[in-house]
Amino acid sequence: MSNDEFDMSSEDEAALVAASARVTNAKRDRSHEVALRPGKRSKITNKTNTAPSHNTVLANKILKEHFNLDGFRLEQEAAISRLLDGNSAVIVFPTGGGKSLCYQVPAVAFKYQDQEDGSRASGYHGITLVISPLIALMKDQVDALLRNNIKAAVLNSSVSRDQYLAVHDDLRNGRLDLLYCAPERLNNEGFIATLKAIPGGIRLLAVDEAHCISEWGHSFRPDYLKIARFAEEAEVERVVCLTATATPKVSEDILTAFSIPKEGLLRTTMYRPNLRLLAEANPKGTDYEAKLVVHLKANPGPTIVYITQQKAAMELAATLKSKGFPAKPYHAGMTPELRTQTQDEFLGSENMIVVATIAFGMGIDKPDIRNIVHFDIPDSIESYCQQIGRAGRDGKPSTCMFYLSTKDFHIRNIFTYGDRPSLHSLRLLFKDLCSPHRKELNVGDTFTVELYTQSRDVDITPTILGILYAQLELHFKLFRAAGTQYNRYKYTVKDRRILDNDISPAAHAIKGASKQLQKWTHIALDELTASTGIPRADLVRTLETWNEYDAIDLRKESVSHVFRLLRPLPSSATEINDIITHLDSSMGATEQQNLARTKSLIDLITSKQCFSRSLAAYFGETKNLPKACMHCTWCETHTQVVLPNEPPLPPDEAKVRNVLDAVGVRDDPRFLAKIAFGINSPRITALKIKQTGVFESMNVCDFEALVSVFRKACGEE
Ligand SMILES: Nc1ncnc2c1ncn2[C@@H]1O[C@H](COP(=O)(O)OP(=O)(O)OP(=O)(O)O)[C@@H](O)[C@H]1O
Repeated sequence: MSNDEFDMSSEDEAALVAASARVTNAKRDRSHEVALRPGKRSKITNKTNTAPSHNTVLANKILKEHFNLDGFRLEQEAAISRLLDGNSAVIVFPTGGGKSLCYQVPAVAFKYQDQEDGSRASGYHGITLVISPLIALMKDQVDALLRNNIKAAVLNSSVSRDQYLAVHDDLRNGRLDLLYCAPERLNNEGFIATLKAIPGGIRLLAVDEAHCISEWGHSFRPDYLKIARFAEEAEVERVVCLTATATPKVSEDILTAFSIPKEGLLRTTMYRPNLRLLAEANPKGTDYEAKLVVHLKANPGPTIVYITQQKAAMELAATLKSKGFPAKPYHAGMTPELRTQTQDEFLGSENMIVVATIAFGMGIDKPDIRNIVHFDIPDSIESYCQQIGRAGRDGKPSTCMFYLSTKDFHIRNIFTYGDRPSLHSLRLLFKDLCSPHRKELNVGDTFTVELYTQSRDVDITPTILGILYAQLELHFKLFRAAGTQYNRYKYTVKDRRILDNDISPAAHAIKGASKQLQKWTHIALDELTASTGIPRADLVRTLETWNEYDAIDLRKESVSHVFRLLRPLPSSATEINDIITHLDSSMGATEQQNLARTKSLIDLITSKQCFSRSLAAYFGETKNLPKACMHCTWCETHTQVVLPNEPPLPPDEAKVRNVLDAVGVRDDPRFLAKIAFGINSPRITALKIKQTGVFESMNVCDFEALVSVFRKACGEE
């Protein structure tokens, strides 16, 4: 997992927050603050309508004057009026439906409302905070707002130290209308304190990709649950949750999480009359590349071919190129420059084909995409809908082709089964978490965990570790995420005089304890704090100041997550076992849910029904739909798409023996099954198992059957 996924700042964030506070306090005359500050802000309320028509007029004025647009689309106006009336809302519009304006217009409107009713002084209009998991898109949105002279900023891992300090200064001085950040940033105590201190408070909290809040959603992210807690704690005035795909269950979860009444749910139809939805199922061994070539020749125009694995994306793009198609790959493993270049090329092209993993498409606002092809099975109906939703935004006829093959289940299952940690791994995690040195901790103390190191030690991927920590925080209330920090600092001296002249205790300690290893001087900050009693923040600040004055070139390495203990860590075997059992069954339930999600998609495509109607029904839409769309495989042919009967093979005894001989360990049946099935993990890499030839040797078997066989081999049955 990249740092970006945790949205780590490029600095030790606690030190940055402290630095920004210093800058702000030095610059600001705060003497008028108390007199001007409005009364205590209301909690999330759902007030009754006061002056809707007036707010609608204001919204239309802002749309024209600040966004240069003539009129609202679909339910935009209703959503914006609702928010301007002081209510919260959940907005479910399809991709490209114009969700962003639903919070951007109110963000600008608040100060006009305040001026009209005279309730707030200048600088106390508060802010709209936008939480979005898509770091790359935040910058695009902010740039577009700035071009419209709307004061917006982003705080994420890509901003420089100077930009970071400037944004904090703007926040404290009420100079911003909108701030974008990722949900992970709400794990930072310093950042939360800054948000709570914004003059005028948070007028609107906009939660993008809000389906991530629901365990029933296809991409549940536990950090999203912390957003609702934050909304309460920071007393935000109102909330708007936005998503392109929410089943009735998911919408209900979002409404409940933010205490929004049912009438706050605004959704538009999922039905897209210009999309031709086709599907084909063929036996293993079918030459799908040949089929794709025929399909692409018959359906020209900008195309996205979705495929699951990066390597496969490269290979298929190369094949298509060799056959004369203007095809290029796109996946998360490519450099950011190459990705941007490919995306820009696609946006301006009339015939390009991008063979992409799911990394491509978020925020792509190209109206004339004529084809979407699914070369592999997407994980859910939601993902399928999001991806086909990128076609034909100009309303012109476009084609979506879904190639179905039982061989693709293996790739899908690698992801589903790979996400569940084994019981053995969970036990290792707890051994590490409750290790003797942490037993000394008191409630309120902090401790750090280096997730990447722990991931290797306990054989759980960093993403899944993040989910487990969030469960321990939210469900068991053991601790609370407090931020991130760097573990290793090193520097080279550029101007020794500044260091010599700094006689502060922190400078003295750093100079005395630094270890010179070749070019770099290394400092062990935590050890230095322990031995001198000088707070870590003081040491970091001193180093940062030297760096700012160009006295040193400072480098920071190895990120740790900081947690604040809310109750004593579990110590008895029973307590630990109870937690492990809970985590294991919850991860097991997630696994089953993910399997069921893929099955729902297959069932939908292989049933004797109109695809368009079935999709709409899945999202709870029953009214105002045509009886038959007449532009899907079922409506066009009335022939059922049938998945060939190709069940998994039973585990082969000789191959099982080979795995056992090659690996040697017998402590974790799930680990052995992963080897046989072909699911990579930190431990598989550490033990160099891929070099033994047994990795993926039983990829034609059912994963659960493999777990069962290896359980016996480990003496567990
Ligand atoms: N009322 C409007 N009039 C004209 N253009 C609009 C209007 N509302 C939105 N748009 C344009 O439609 C495009 C898509 O809008 P936006 O990015 O907000 O969609 P979205 O619902 O957030 O999509 P996604 O789910 O893909 O993120 C943008 O180019 C936006 O400027």
